Amino acid sequence: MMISALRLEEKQQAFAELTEIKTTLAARGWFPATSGNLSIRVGDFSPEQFTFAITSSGKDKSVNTPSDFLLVDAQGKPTETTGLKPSAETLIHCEIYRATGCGAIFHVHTVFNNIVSELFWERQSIPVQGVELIKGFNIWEEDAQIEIPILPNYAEIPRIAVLVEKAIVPRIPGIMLRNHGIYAWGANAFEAKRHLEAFEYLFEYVYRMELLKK
Ligand SMILES: CSC[C@@H](O)[C@@H](O)C(=O)COP(=O)(O)O
Ligand SMILES: [Zn+2]
Repeated sequence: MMISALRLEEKQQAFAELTEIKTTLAARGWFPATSGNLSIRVGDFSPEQFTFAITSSGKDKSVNTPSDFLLVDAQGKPTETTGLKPSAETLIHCEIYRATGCGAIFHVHTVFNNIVSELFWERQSIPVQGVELIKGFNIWEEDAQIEIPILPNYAEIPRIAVLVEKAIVPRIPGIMLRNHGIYAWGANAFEAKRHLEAFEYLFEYVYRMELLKK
């Protein structure tokens, strides 16, 4: 979809939602040292053509400024000449949107998510069983068992992006990059935030449980 076809209100709505979630997550300390990025899709979707609003690269995400977000296309290229640089990890967002058709993607680096990704790297997934917060993913069966996929963390983002589609598993709205951070998504910002919070709760749970086993 061309930017001209996007309603200005949709863009403003996406930027406003991103500001709100950025402020909330920054207050939790989930964007240390400018890390993390957030995006929300705007307008129509087909796997070949879509547009999304994403955080500018390298910003202090605990501060709100007029240059915090920009619109990019399905190739991750800016759709307007604002001079702003999209997140260095925009291609990962592109691949998640393409593969899932979701409406929002939130990425954070935390000590808990980094440590559990390292602990379970050889297994290439983080197992969690029987924890109530699994219901945060809309998985309701008793004693549910899930595996959260882990991908390698290459320096070149395109090398990671090509692995994304195959790594995504049914029912799990997220992928972890090893010693880097979690990407969580949802149909909209509300759902993506719920999923992100469920992941982070479960990572802390797994971390603490592993310590108790020692
Ligand atoms: C400063 S460490 C974090 C970055 O390397 C990156 O992983 C990240 O999440 C933020 O990059 P950004 O380009 O601001 O979206
Ligand atoms: Zn990152």
